[in-house]
Amino acid sequence: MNLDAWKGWPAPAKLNLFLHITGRRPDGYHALQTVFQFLSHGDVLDFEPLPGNEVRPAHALEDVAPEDDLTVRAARRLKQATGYGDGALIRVRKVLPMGGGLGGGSSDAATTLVALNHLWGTGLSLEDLAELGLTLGADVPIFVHGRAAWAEGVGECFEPIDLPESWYLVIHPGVHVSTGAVFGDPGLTRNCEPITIADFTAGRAGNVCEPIVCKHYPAVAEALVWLERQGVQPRMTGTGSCVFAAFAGEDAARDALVRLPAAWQGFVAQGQNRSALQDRMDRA
Ligand SMILES: C[C@@](CO)(OP(=O)(O)O)[C@H](O)COP(=O)(O)OP(=O)(O)OC[C@H]1O[C@@H](n2ccc(N)nc2=O)[C@H](O)[C@@H]1O
Ligand SMILES: Nc1ncnc2c1ncn2[C@@H]1O[C@H](COP(=O)(O)OP(=O)(O)O)[C@@H](O)[C@H]1O
Repeated sequence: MNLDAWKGWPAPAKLNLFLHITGRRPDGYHALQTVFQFLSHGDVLDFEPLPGNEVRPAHALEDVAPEDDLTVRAARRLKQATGYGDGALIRVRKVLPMGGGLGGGSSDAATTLVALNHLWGTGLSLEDLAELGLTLGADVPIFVHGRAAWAEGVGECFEPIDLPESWYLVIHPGVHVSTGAVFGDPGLTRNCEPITIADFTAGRAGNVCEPIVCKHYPAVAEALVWLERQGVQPRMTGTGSCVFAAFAGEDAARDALVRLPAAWQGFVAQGQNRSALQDRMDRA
């Protein structure tokens, strides 16, 4: 068996370039309109075959019990769905902040589904994997398909979209935001008029979670103000806490990163309409 094929599977971050809430489903989940783009920056996963039914992480993630790790849950879900008899050891080389709105957990889960389906030869289609993934998190199907997308519903209805592959500076302002708490906030705007792709392209779109998160986490508001002072249009991704802005090019984004206040972490990455996971599958 060629074990190199089991190593180095990318799990890229995503940005929500805007996020509107257009209503609420009977089960309380919010109906969204959003645009997802991938970044050239993310976690990397290595797998090893294990005999028998054993699926386990190589090491525990901070504050995540091994049983709750989305990679372990994804691998078990794939075994259940296909009846595959063996197991896997999963090592997540974690780069993305957790609870930062960059979708790291969902991306790790999607990469586990796509990689193990290939390595185990379980033969599910991308549609099958996306359906399995949706039971783990709303964003997992987008990561499985790996195309920048206009998305509606809770993220399960989406279509590919071609976006400028801008260079972004992404700032993590050092706080963790609970997605559930943001969606539960009474002040959240939940009745946005549905918009079109043309509205988004013309800049008539924002992130309705921003004012809620800024109210509870002043560091997020400060990071947005700091970005604005660099002469760029700032935005929060998902339910936060990370904020980002597109710069004129890689050099301009890196110059701004050098000026970043020491209290915050940041990185520069390029927006991608096709995720690194798709490129890896092409090479596999
Ligand atoms: C809003 C997005 C945009 O990418 O934000 P981020 O989590 O990436 O910031 C995601 O779709 C997040 O999806 P997902 O990752 O599945 O959310 P979870 O953490 O499972 O949601 C936690 C809780 O938030 C609420 N929730 C979540 C998504 C949604 N469309 N409506 C909701 O009301 C539900 O109460 C849910 O139990
Ligand atoms: N492999 C994983 N990577 C990241 N988070 C995970 C993982 N498994 C479970 N989680 C849980 O999912 C939560 C959301 O993580 P993440 O997807 O990184 O953030 P967000 O949804 O804000 O983009 C984490 O706070 C953590 O408790």
